[in-house]
Amino acid sequence: MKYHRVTAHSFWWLKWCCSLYMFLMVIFLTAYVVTRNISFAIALAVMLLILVMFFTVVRHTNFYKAGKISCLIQKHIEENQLYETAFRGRKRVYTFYPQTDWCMDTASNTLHIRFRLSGNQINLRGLETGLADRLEKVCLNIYEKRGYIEYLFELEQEKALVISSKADIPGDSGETTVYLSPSLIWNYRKIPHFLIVGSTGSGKTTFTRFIISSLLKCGVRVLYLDVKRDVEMEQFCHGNIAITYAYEPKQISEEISLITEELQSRTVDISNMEQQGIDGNTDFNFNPVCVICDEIILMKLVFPDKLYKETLGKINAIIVSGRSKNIYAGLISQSGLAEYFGNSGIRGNIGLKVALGQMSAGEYSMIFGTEYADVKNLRYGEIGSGLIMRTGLDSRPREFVAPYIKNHALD
Ligand SMILES: Nc1ncnc2c1ncn2[C@@H]1O[C@H](COP(=O)(O)OP(=O)(O)OP(=O)(O)O)[C@@H](O)[C@H]1O
Repeated sequence: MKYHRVTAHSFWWLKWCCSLYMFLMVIFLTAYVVTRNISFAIALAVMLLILVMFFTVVRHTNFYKAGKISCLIQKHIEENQLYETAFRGRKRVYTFYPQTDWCMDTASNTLHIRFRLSGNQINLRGLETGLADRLEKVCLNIYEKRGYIEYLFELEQEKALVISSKADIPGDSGETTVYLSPSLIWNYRKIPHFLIVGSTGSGKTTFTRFIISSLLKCGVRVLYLDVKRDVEMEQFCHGNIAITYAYEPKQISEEISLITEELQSRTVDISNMEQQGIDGNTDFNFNPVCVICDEIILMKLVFPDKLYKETLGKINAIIVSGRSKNIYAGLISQSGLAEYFGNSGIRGNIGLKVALGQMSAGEYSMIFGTEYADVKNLRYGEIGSGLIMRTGLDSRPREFVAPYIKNHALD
């Protein structure tokens, strides 16, 4: 990868050329206004045409893109005063300017920006949010090595998968992978359980239907607990024999009890197999099951208190100990689930976290952790867009756009 250096004086020649060009245009304009000589007007028109043609052609070249990135980084350094200056006589000179390099890696779709840590007063850590806003790119990772701090950004915004029919859902039977976007996969065995949060209309239900369809393709049996009884979801679930749909408290309680019994019996099976000398880390090949609970907080209002606590306890048991028994849980909610998570370690056990739409700092910190309170969805306004984080795979929340599901594609 070839790194480009950003210096305090990068592009001085470009600034001079632009100023000169503008100056000439003003001269021609003034000359035309004063003399009314048509040749000045023609010269002005030609200059304008050249300018437009230049930008139309150059805008799409790598030269322009590279220049823009350098300019933006340079601007960021200047506006945040990440340098030191001193006066030599009447002239102000830079006594420190951070050694800054960047490069694009098209293969991994990343932009790397690195600063040399020089040990002076200027703090070059914690620049990710400011740089992300300026570059309009999501920060994927930050790491320090050999005296440098390097920020990794997503180079190009990813296009969403388009699903026109069930056949378009990527993946095969027996796989444990759900293809969330062209570059994002979710292995539910390695990164167990999921959480989808988003305000009303952000695309939770549509995205959940895609996840369910993908899980079914992998051969996972689904239990959908829907306290609010979404008519569309009910129809979708009834159209498939591998999905059990429950909405009444009694029915939800019975179904979840069956799953926890299954969890217990698989626990016994594992311990029996281990006693027979089979390695505890072996994949025991239990049939995969996923319990998806829509609006878990709503249960508190709808269920009698005792039943609510029991159901909650059972879902928590799946989250904490379901992975090795091939039993998974999915939670969908409109809020960051502050009340549900409380001080428990439940959130830490959920592998895939998705926040659709734009959320508040408090909600982001509840979903992803307090250190990510200030993340933003830069694609806000785009249907199904949000942020995603896969435990153990992503070092911080990253941009995400859910597959675009055409009308009746998953029916
Ligand atoms: N991924 C998507 N592909 C295509 N259309 C979508 C997608 N996500 C959302 N939509 C559109 O936005 C509408 C609202 O989405 P959806 O019902 O999934 O939101 P929601 O967050 O579940 O809302 P609520 O909480 O009110 O149920 C859908 O009817 C659909 O038209």
